[in-house]
Amino acid sequence: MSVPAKLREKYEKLKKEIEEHNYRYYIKSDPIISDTQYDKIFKELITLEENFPELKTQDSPTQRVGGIIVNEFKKVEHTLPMLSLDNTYNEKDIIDFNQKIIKNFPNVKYYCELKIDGVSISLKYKKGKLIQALTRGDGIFGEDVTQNIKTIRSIPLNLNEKIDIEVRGEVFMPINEFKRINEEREIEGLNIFANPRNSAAGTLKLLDSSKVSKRRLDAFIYYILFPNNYNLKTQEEAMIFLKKLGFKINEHNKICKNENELIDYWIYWSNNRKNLDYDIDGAVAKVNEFSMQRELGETSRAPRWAIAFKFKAERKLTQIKNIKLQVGSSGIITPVAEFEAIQLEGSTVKKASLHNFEYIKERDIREKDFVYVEKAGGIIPQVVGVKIEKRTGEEKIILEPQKCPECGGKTGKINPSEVAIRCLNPLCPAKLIRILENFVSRDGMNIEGLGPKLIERMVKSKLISDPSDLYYLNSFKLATLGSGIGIKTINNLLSEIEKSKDSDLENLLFALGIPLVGIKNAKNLAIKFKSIDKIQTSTLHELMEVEGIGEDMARSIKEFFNQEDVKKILLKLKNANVNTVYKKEVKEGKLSGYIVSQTGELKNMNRREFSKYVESKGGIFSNNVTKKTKILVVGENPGSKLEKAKKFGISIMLEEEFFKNYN
Ligand SMILES: NC(=O)c1ccc[n+]([C@@H]2O[C@H](COP(=O)([O-])OP(=O)(O)OC[C@H]3O[C@@H](n4cnc5c(N)ncnc54)[C@H](O)[C@@H]3O)[C@@H](O)[C@H]2O)c1
Ligand SMILES: [Zn+2]
Repeated sequence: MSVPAKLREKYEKLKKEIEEHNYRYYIKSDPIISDTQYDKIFKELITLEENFPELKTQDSPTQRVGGIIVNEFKKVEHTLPMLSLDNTYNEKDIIDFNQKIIKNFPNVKYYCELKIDGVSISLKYKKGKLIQALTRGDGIFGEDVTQNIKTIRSIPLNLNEKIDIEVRGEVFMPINEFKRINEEREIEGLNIFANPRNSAAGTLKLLDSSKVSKRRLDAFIYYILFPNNYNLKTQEEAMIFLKKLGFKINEHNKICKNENELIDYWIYWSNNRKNLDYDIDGAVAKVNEFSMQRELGETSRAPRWAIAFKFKAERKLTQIKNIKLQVGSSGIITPVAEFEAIQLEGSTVKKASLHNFEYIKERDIREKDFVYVEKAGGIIPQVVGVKIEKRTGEEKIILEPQKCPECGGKTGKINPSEVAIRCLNPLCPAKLIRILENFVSRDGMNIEGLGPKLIERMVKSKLISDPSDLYYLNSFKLATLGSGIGIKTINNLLSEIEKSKDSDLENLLFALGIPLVGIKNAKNLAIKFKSIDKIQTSTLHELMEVEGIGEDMARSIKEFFNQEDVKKILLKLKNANVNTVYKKEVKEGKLSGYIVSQTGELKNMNRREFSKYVESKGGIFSNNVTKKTKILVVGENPGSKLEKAKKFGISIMLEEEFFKNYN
């Protein structure tokens, strides 16, 4: 039977479409459709080829692993091909997979793992030393990214035994780091990463390893080549072996004995993924016995002994009511889609950032369009596609604004590499309004009664041209604001402003809106330097000694205080008697200058109480274990912080011991 011309056409179109998405995904790390959508059209291609085998060509995306090699790195052939995984989104396929296997292996057990949403990597060790790290590339050849991989702290450079071994695993970006980098990129006017996987991939492909080391990548190992050489019979044994060698193995791996257990594992993690600090996009079931794996073999694309059960991202259709252009404190104009409220993975969602005008253009998102919304990485609402069929012709294309929507000033880019469009008017009131909103916020100077409306009026009537002007207001000036603002309001406001002069140093630091510095780091800065003057004159090195502050943030702080405008504002604040020193009495105690962290449950107190206790002894409590941590206190069921502390050589104490020493 010959294939109808129409189908052939459809087949070619699908192939081309998938190749285009592969390119965007693997080379640019910037996909324009969601994984679920991609998997759907990929499945369509597979089904077409199954029904019409004569269509299938050697160059079909179904015939190879998806990745593409980039030329910037040395190309190296893999010892064994690095394959992908077959995937499914439904229970029926899980059952089918199991049924096929138990036909030949009625006693099969599965080793179930989380499907970490990152980038796979192959690591070669000689005599226990890491000598090579390759990406998957096209599956046959990988890119040599050894230098970049060496910056990842959880990948051992030296194993606990001096053996030759090759392992594979997943490099990923923790969710917090993903958020941090995207915030930074927004500020810098760069394109944001769609999800943690793209940001991990984009990071690994940076040509400058020092840049890679500034982004905290992490890695789990889940595969060993030639397990026979080490007398390993099962995947489970292999993971125990790799852990002993010093590799980071995921703690949620589990043996499942039948399809019900497989489904339970899948459902459990579908509901609980939000509690992990890394993103997973499914679970993977692997036949546990290596002998069975060998008999089952693999196709050119994926092993037959494993399958990925992916999670369905919840997706809702809604209509964009309007696309609002928001002007941020650095002048960046961000299009934001406002739509009919929808419920998405447990919360109400009414808007989603469309990031920048290139983003809108590439995806052809228009005002009044019906769009699909998902949460990227399970957290950030994202418009993932347009339902074109629902277009009526009334939709409006949103173009890059030539004028600032707030002040009418000229717009443009401050450097050609950025995608962001900014309002270039230095006196744009919108920028000032954002800055002031932050200045008076709760974590900032906490000036009650100064809401967005009033701020806007003050800015537009030119009563205020920088935050310090707030402290030079008086009732005469405020009275010029005109109707609706009575004497009582004015007096209340002035007394609130007066009160705010006594705010703590950390709140002032936060209020100033130093890029990248949140309230927690503002507090750490305040404790360490004790005054604005000291912070202003500190070196990069001194700044980096502060808990939670890395090089990027340190640079951002230095740049901020070097600005003439900022110097002027600080002077005005001081002249108005605004407090600029750390007043909270620093308790001198046995823990003075120590950073203390905690893992597991303590018998005597909860985390909050413990943090108070540490502070009462002059110490600093931190949720995370870093190289700067002095003591880790261990309670019941300690978590991964313990391993970390051991690695950094931090002093580890049981609860009793700690309280005895630091009572
Ligand atoms: N949105 C897009 O435009 C677009 C384009 C191309 C590909 N994609 C996505 O990428 C997928 C294809 O990529 P892929 O070939 O890497 O397949 P995949 O991500 O679906 O599955 C295979 C990969 O899973 C990873 N993995 C994570 N944890 C693992 C574990 N415990 N054990 C084994 N492997 C584990 C490995 O890197 C492995 O290569 C598609 O299914 C699609 O979802 C999306
Ligand atoms: Zn403007």
